[in-house]
Amino acid sequence: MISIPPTRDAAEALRKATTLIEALPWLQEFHGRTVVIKYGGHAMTDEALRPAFAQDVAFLRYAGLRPVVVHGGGPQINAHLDRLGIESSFKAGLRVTTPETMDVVRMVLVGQVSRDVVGMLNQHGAFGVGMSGEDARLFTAERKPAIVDGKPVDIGQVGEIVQVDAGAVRSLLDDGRIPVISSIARGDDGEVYNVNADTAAGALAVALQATKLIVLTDVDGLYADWPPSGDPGDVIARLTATQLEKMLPDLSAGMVPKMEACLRAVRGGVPQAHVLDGRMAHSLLLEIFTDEGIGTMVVPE
Ligand SMILES: Nc1ncnc2c1ncn2[C@@H]1O[C@H](COP(=O)(O)OP(=O)(O)O)[C@@H](O)[C@H]1O
Ligand SMILES: CC(=O)N[C@@H](CCC(=O)OP(=O)(O)O)C(=O)O
Repeated sequence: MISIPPTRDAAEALRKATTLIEALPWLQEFHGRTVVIKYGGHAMTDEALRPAFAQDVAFLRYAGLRPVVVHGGGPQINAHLDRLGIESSFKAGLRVTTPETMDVVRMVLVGQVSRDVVGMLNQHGAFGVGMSGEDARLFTAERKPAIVDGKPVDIGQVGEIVQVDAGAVRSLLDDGRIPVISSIARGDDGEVYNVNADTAAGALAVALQATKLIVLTDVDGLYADWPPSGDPGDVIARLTATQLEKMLPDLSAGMVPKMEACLRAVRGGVPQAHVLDGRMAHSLLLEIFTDEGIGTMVVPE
């Protein structure tokens, strides 16, 4: 039998207690606060990391925060379209959405990805409730063209959120649930719209007046230049809304909706918006409950 010297035991115990105590001011600050978490389709592709995400969100709930998950699913939609032999393309980071594609987008997001996320969360308690943006008129959208070389280009049933009715989400939160939102919307014209999940998360964070918007993706934050010229490259730790607004026209595809969502959130009254690496286990907990910030943080001014 291996016996560990008591001094080492004590040092290890103290290290663990220090980590817990470091969380105390953050637990006090964020108790009862709403946090909107965008769980990106790329962040969820690694099977090993999915339980860590569910643990983090359940932890937030048990710690007295009010987490809301807005999920993506771009890679999962691509896989299904491939299986069906339907071609798909993107313009300015948005999927060109024909009526046929729309059916697949809705089926994969609401019928598959949402179910998976809810199932994962519910391993930790009866918390997760899936909601499409169509339910209880959560998201109302209008048709949105992509802007390519400064000109509007029609990309089909892609929507821009023009109204958020977050009443049903608030009711779920008041009931102690964790709402899991799919980024599908209805228009007043009766049309169903495909909304980018980052955009949906930003709009919901504003409507709920969340304390934080956290976007989990597959890169460790916003790089000052992309692709990074040096190794490991230069991740921007903190920037203001004005600085971000200046950078937006030069950003490349994947980051555009994310950074636009962060800008919309902080300009709409959300004090902090973050882009974090979803490939790093427990990045969510580290961001919220430890002193060293990770990823990129956007603040109002
Ligand atoms: N300036 C930048 N900093 C970091 N990533 C960038 C930047 N510009 C473009 N990207 C790309 O954006 C990707 C994230 O967007 P996306 O693939 O849409 O992810 P998600 O599925 O999480 O929404 C990164 O993996 C990276 O390839
Ligand atoms: C209009 C538009 O592009 N909608 C996205 C919705 C899913 C999404 O945003 O998923 P990620 O967050 O994983 O990229 C799409 O069809 O892929």
